[in-house]
Amino acid sequence: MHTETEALAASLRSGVHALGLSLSELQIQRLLDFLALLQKWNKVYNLTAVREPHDMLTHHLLDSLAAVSPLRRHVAELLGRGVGQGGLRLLDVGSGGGLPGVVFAICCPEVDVSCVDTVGKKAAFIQQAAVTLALPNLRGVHARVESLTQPFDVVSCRAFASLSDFVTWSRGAVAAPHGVWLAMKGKHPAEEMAALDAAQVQVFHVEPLQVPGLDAERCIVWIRPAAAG
Ligand SMILES: C[S@@+](CC[C@H](N)C(=O)[O-])C[C@H]1O[C@@H](n2cnc3c(N)ncnc32)[C@H](O)[C@@H]1O
Repeated sequence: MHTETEALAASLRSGVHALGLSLSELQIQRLLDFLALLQKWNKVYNLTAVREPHDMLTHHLLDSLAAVSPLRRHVAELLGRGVGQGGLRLLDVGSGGGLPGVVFAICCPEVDVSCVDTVGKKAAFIQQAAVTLALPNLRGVHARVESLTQPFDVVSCRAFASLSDFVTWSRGAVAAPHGVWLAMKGKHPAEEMAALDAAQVQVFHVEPLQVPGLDAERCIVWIRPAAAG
């Protein structure tokens, strides 16, 4: 008879395998520990409306893990171009309970991840997760993204806002000239893309994602600042 923890671990391993992701035992354990933290603190911090552990696994963990290979590819490209040799920085906007920011920090230890949220207790939860999961590359930031001006190489979001609001509000945090936005979306957001200001930003890739155990459309919209005229 499997305990619930063993069943979750087995589902996570099979999802990671289906995604073709290579993760160490320590990374798998940290993902499970993060899931346990989310469950434990959800009632106090109101981190997510998803309450069942198995639903949290598919809707949050595997959903976020689906973006890890694309992120790793982009990071390798940047490093190949000689960008970020001193450490790459990623900002996860409206990170809430740390999705996808904490998952990125676990899976990409070479990337320094900041999770920003306007709600103080959510930023505090991320700080707590960084300590509990022993992730020196993770930090929670309590702020409105509009106020951030430090440069980040990648600015991500999931379930945050329209593409237009996302890029407008986080414009000051995108490093010039190579910084990009990584927006996790459901089905191909044609209308939101059409509403973007072409003089300001350019979508350079819409990348479909397959989430194991989730029969739903997902994609990453990759955006960069438009080249200065
Ligand atoms: C729907 S939640 C998404 C949470 C998480 N990304 C996820 O996928 O589960 C949106 C989050 O954005 C935060 N938020 C809203 N406006 C913001 C802003 N201007 N700057 C930073 N965070 C913001 C909210 O507090 C909330 O936690």
